[in-house]
Amino acid sequence: MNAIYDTLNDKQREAVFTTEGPVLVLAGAGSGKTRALTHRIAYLIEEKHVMPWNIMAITFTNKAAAEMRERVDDLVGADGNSVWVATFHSSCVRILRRHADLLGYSNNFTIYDTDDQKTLMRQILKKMDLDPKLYKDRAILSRISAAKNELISSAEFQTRSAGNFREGRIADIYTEYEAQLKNNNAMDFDDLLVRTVELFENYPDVLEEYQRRFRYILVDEYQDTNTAQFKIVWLLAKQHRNLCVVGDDDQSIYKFRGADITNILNFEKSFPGASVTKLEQNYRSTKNILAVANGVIRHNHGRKDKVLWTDNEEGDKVNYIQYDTAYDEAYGIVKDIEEHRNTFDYKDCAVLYRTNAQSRVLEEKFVANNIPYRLVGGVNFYQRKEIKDLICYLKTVANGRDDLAVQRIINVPRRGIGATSISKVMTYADQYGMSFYDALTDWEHIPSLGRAGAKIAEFVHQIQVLRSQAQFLTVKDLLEHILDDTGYRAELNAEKTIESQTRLENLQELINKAADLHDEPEDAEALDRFLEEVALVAEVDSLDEDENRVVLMTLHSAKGLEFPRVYLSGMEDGLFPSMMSIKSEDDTDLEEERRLCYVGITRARQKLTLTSARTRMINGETHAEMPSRFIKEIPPLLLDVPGRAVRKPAGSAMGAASSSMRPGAPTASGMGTSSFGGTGSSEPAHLGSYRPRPNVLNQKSSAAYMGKEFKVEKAGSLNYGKGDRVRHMKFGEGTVLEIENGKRDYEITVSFDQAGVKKLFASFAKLEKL
Ligand SMILES: Nc1ncnc2c1ncn2[C@@H]1O[C@H](COP(=O)(O)OP(=O)(O)OP(=O)(O)O)[C@@H](O)[C@H]1O
Ligand SMILES: [Mg+2]
Repeated sequence: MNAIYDTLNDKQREAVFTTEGPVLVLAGAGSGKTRALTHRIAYLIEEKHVMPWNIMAITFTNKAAAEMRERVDDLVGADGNSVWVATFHSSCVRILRRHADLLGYSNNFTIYDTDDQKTLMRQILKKMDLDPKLYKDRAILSRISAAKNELISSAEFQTRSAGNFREGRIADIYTEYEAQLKNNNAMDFDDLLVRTVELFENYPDVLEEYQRRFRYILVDEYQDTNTAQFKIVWLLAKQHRNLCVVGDDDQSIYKFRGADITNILNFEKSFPGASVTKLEQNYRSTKNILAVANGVIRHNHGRKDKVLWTDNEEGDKVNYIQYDTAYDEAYGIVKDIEEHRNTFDYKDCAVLYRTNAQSRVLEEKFVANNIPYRLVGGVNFYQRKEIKDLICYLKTVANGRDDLAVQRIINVPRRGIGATSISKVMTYADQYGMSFYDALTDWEHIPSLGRAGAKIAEFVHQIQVLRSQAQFLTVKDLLEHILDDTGYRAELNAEKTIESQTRLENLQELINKAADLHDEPEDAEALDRFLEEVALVAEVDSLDEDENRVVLMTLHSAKGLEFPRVYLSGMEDGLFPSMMSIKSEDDTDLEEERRLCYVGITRARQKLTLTSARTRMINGETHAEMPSRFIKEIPPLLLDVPGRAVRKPAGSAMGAASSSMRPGAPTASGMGTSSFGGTGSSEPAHLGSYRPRPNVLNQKSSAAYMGKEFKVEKAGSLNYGKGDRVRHMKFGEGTVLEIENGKRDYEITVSFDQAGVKKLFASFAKLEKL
């Protein structure tokens, strides 16, 4: 047998070699579950001679799918290619692209993202004349999503809501929303799962085809499957029952998206006779990191107790650093990364946080210090206005049935087709049950359009021309045509602002992406493929490991990944755990946050740093923040808290403080943690040395103490002005366009000869006057 299986422990081998019948691997973080899955695929192909196309492996993110495909390719070579490795959602897209016509869609249906959903919902609420204060688009969409994930149809929702006025209204909205999606030949993300279940349940022959094909099914991160996903697995596996699922009940963090932890806890009931394997050795983290993880998660009640140990070295203690402000915190992290550059590459480091909003301050510090980083999630590239506009043009050219897409671009760039004309067309479309685009082509029959009629005719003509061009153009060339022929590019060029420049760069990036398709000019399906890929770019997909950049992402996106050096930022009560979970009457909400904390801690391989701020701006207001209760749950001996040792009598205080820090660890004075000593606090920081310091923002500016480290030019000592030629270490020579006196520092806008226009903080840019 191939030696690759020697690198597995006995328990992992058991999970790999038990190929027939249902198998559950329930084990803690970093115990090699994912590794066992990839080796199982190799084993099936190499030792059991299973055909690769008879194997289906489901992962949680596209990123994880790509990683698994890579690992499988490494293990079994080219054969691995025909193994079906995908997320639930992309698997469903692939299946529905073949069969959606059976359900009354055309197979080139559109996939709506969150923004599309919101636009549609707002239209529906308006049309139904519902008070937007009482019926909020987001809240309603999340109710509908929850129902869909539990496979509750709008009809069933109607029945269940009988007698309750508000629920009845929501049921009506749900019904209308479904009707509109179908009219637009569109599915939202939840539909992808729901329609696949519908397909399998109503077309047994289709189900049978896939059951025959997927003789061996493997599912990673099974603890986060929801009802619809469970149903898909169950339907596909119920004949052959060769199903292997792996997961960790302590890492179930998607309850808010309908994940149902009972799917993994009841696996043996759903698939009687299942063999259950537990992995207990962690291969990922140091002893110290693992002890911290265990220290936190053991506070959850009613969990399946698991033993998790490691042979790895003890490692450094876990750091906990409390900063004055979120800016200080971000700067402290940036500086710590920079200080450890000789032992850790940028790409070894990840900064994790609870909410996307926290990324802004972090990003600011990364930019100011010229540290390459990659933001995963947040304002996704595809959420940008200009990108969405172009995607909507493509959708209109590909499939005029997507009303929202057509409405988005009909007056972009401005064509003199105003809101009134658009609403006349919408009314006409409604009246005759036609799509918005079809109504546009019928403009001559729409009453009182006036001069807008001719404009609409022009627009329709332009789309028709693009459609005929699309037949013999690559997607890249089609994009270029759209940009030029519609005047979109010219308008941005004429604007000559930084924003328009950025937009043009983003559009270039989209064109680059299209060029990556390498499609032939006459490839009729290339456009659909492109749109599909774009719709499925999950948040975590932008993570490209070859690039040497620090990764910034939410804790949720980090699931399943690992990094040598991890920072968990914003460890503050009310932020993490979230205020909602603290206030919730349901204890399990707080437990879900604790699992999220466990996920975060266990991403770290060698070094973990926990950070928090004493004050933080939330929704424009400065709030005093308490350290997270999760910090207090960690046995104090496991934590290294700079400044904690100032408990010692005066005189020995500083010596004691520094002795608790390892070489290279941030020093109190340089990191804005000086308040530990400065306020004479005698309590261990993690046990609540917290003291509100409302005026801390004014007391000292970050730049002041940053100066010690970076020897910044003091604000005010700029020796260059607007119009001067300057040189930057990285970007080369350029001309100063603008100097703004920002709150913390001067912000300098420079047009670099090579690198283009950049906005920089004066202290860090260190521009040299030429
Ligand atoms: N038997 C083994 N020998 C050596 N290294 C191993 C072994 N099993 C797993 N590893 C390594 O340990 C790390 C964690 O493995 P893996 O990602 O498969 O764990 P996991 O259980 O899936 O974790 P998570 O719960 O976070 O998804 C990886 O770097 C993997 O290569
Ligand atoms: Mg894993």
